[in-house]
Amino acid sequence: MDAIALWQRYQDWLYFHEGLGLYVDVSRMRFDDAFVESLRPKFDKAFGDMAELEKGAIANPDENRMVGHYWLRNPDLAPTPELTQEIVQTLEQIEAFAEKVQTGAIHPPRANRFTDIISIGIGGSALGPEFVSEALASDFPPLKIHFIDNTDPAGIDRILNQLRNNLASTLVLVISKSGGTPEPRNGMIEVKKAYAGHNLDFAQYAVAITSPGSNLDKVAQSEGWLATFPMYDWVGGRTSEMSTVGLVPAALQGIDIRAMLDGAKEMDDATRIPDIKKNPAALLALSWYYAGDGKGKKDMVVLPYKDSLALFSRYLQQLVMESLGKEQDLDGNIVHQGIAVYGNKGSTDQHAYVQQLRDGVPNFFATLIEVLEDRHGQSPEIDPGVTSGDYLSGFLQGTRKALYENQRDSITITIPQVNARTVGALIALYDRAVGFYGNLVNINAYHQPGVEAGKKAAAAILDLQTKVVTVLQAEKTPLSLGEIAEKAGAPEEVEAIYKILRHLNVNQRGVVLQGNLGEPGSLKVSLS
Ligand SMILES: O=P(O)(O)OC[C@H]1O[C@](O)(CO)[C@@H](O)[C@@H]1O
Repeated sequence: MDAIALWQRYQDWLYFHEGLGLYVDVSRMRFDDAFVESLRPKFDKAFGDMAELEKGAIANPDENRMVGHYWLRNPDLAPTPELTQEIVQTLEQIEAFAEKVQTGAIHPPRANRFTDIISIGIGGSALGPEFVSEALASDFPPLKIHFIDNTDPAGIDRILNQLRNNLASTLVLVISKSGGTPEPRNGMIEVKKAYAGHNLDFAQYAVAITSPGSNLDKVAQSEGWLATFPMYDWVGGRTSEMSTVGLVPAALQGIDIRAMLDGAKEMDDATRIPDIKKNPAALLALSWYYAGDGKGKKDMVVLPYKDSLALFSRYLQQLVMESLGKEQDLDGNIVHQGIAVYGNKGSTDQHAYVQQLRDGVPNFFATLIEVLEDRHGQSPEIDPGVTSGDYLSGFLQGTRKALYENQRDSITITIPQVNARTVGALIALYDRAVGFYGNLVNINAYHQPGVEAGKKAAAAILDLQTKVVTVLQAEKTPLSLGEIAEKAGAPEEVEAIYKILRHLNVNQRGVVLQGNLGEPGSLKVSLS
């Protein structure tokens, strides 16, 4: 297609949301009208099913749950007046709490104000808060947030070290929908010990965000934590940014959560329109289907050209891959669905992997995210008449063009600036696009059965560790790995046992390894 024809295609397919000033450009996805027509029946079904979902249908059949993240930004949509009231009241509770913390009406025992937050959570209980903080928190927020989003001891130490002089004024948010995920539980226990080490009463600093009745909720109630906010079973972890999970940390950092909700609501309204061309989420889902043949054959590379949006690709990685990465479709057929997502930011990535995108394996499509406003205020000139922002803008256009010239497709999403409304809108746009795509390929986008396998396997390793240590405690002479495995009743688990023991050895846990470390089979093991 020549430049003039492309310009026409750009105008024919351009989506513009006037209220949000947001554009979606799918002109560089090379589908034709026949392809769009072929998907129309699937889209008609998706629009209908989405309307049912919003009315409270059990859209997550495996977990027998409603899927209600859309109600969070428009509580009147909730299927019962009780739910509407609960959403409204919770929002008011969040705002009142944040205000009291910021003004010092709620303050720690030994300081006038809370200055910092440690947010402990993982997956959907971390990625949204991290993305939103990076995108929207001011340079000098009322409370500065720090994240523990793993069970990595060194990572936990890093945060605790950075805050060692400020622990007495640091609020701790423990965020876990299930209230039973091991990583945040471990983080919570370690942080609690650190507070005890500083003679601080953890309960007076701790806030739980969890499902009522969860283990975490029980701990918070029994220990009398500062506050507890409810998480609902009809909100999935990866779509929870606009529930208490995302709103509590955002409000505490002074982020305008009402504007975030408004932006999302406006986008939800726009993505409810049952017309592919007039619906920006449908345009994304259509493009994804086209790119990967409805089978995820092409990866989604997400390149926001704005540093503050750098975590958007990580956020989308969970949203898209945990939602769409499924072994079975809704009829029980083995389908191995999904779309791989990766990315960081432009133009930084141009000096990392864009070389492969332009010239290498054509196994992806790109999503470029453009922010029209360079910065608040004027920019200095770098060259006569040219600013750094002009370079960034030029690099975006250049990458889009260079990709297209080499038959690499791209979508471009443009927002006027990064603010609470546009960030809310972006989140809502992708929530809906993932929902539509899941429907097009007939999978349940709202459960995550595969994650359980890894959790069970990890739990089995910890069980095995206990057995192995018990075996060694009962022995006086060093044993071979095979002997330990026999005595632990797990002869087939020698490799796992070796790795457990090597880990214990390096971490001064009393395990002595004798022999050649390069030949694990020759090792003799004892306790010191
Ligand atoms: O909030 P929770 O229950 O601790 O779960 C954290 C994350 O773990 C998962 O359940 C599985 O990875 C995600 O879906 C979820 O976001």
